[in-house]
Amino acid sequence: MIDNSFLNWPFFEERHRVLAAAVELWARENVGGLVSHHDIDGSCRRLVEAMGQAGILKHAIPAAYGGESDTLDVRSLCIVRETLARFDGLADFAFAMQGLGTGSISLYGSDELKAHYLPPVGRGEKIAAFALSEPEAGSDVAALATTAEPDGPDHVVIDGEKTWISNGGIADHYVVFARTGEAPGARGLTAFVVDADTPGLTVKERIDTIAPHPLATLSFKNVRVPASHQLGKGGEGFKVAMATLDIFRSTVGAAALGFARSALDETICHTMTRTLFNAPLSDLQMTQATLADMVAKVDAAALLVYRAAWTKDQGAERVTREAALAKLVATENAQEVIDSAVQLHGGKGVTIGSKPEALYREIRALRIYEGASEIQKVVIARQAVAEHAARKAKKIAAE
Ligand SMILES: CCCCCCCC(=O)SCCNC(=O)CCNC(=O)[C@H](O)C(C)(C)COP(=O)(O)OP(=O)(O)OC[C@H]1O[C@@H](n2cnc3c(N)ncnc32)[C@H](O)[C@@H]1OP(=O)(O)O
Repeated sequence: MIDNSFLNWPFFEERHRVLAAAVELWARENVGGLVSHHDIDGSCRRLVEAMGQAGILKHAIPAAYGGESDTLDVRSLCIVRETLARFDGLADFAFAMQGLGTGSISLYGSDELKAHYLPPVGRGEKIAAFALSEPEAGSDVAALATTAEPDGPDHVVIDGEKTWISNGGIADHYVVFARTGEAPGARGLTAFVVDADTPGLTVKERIDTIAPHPLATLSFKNVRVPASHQLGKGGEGFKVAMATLDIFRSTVGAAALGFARSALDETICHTMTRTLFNAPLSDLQMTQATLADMVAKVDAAALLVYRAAWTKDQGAERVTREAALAKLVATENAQEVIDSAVQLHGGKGVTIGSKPEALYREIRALRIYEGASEIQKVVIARQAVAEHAARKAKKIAAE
């Protein structure tokens, strides 16, 4: 009985309410039969295929290439992620990665690259991935060491290692960020699309996490890629990565919101039916205080997530601050909401196979991937200081 009344907030249009209802219905009828937590890779393949057939993946790519909206509609991305996350973390993951893995192509790819790579992803026939992180460059993107050197006029050769790559091993193609040319730090990076079957690209090792999804370390040895597979201009790779993350960080917040709503719903049901000291648990004021905090955290997160998504959909070029706030607050709040859910469920909350236990494992990585909470704080604080300095300079100039 999850509360969907937030969809009446002015951030949304009728098409968003229709989408939420359709995804919820699809998830209710299909997710259970598609996911086996003993077969993570197979589950993801089945989910992608089924979501492609159901038209859900269309929301991860632009309309000109078989998608749903002219540009990526961030509110739709968020609604799909939030709804899927309420049912299963792997379902959310499979959808999210089709978006993140093609986001840079949608934003910066040539027409040829878009026409080649986007439609099969939207139909669920191909699996996409985003390969940014490296063993020595996670939070500090500008430190990445993978190189792409020119090989004749029409090719580059990529060498290096990428790690924590979601869909690593099952993806059909990767968006890879590599160092090109002499420029140091953030200015020396360029992005390329690399087919998974390119010689020299191998899975070095699989990585298992507490909420498993396909994850791997990839090795690039002499991987020859057409120069036409470059995304954006040479040296623009950092901007490509950040612009993509500006869109998808809000959607991580939305997934966290889905987990949190699910925890809240489960907890309200539990406290209404569990008797303690001859009364429902929900009658105790201590329980009510916790429930109130959970509701407040969910609503505050939802406002920030959908403000960021709405702002981007209104045509804002950069929503770095809004997206960082959405991701930071939604993931941190969701962790606290889920922890409260575990606490109010007592022993049941830590029993393997219970909903709170599954959510407790699912939420943890969201505070780390696509920019850890600490990185979001750096982004928010830097922008606040820069804006203050700009206002001050403007005031001085006017005096
Ligand atoms: C569903 C499950 C999916 C799981 C998938 C997981 C996928 C992942 O996790 S991918 C990895 C995610 N990694 C991250 O998010 C990395 C976090 N780090 C960062 O965001 C950055 O490195 C950060 C914020 C620390 C800034 O780094 P820093 O090196 O200081 O760069 P900074 O000086 O701010 O910016 C460099 C240049 O880029 C520009 N820039 C910065 N942000 C942006 C942006 N959002 N858009 C456009 N340009 C930007 C700056 O203006 C600057 O330009 P110039 O040099 O011309 O002034």
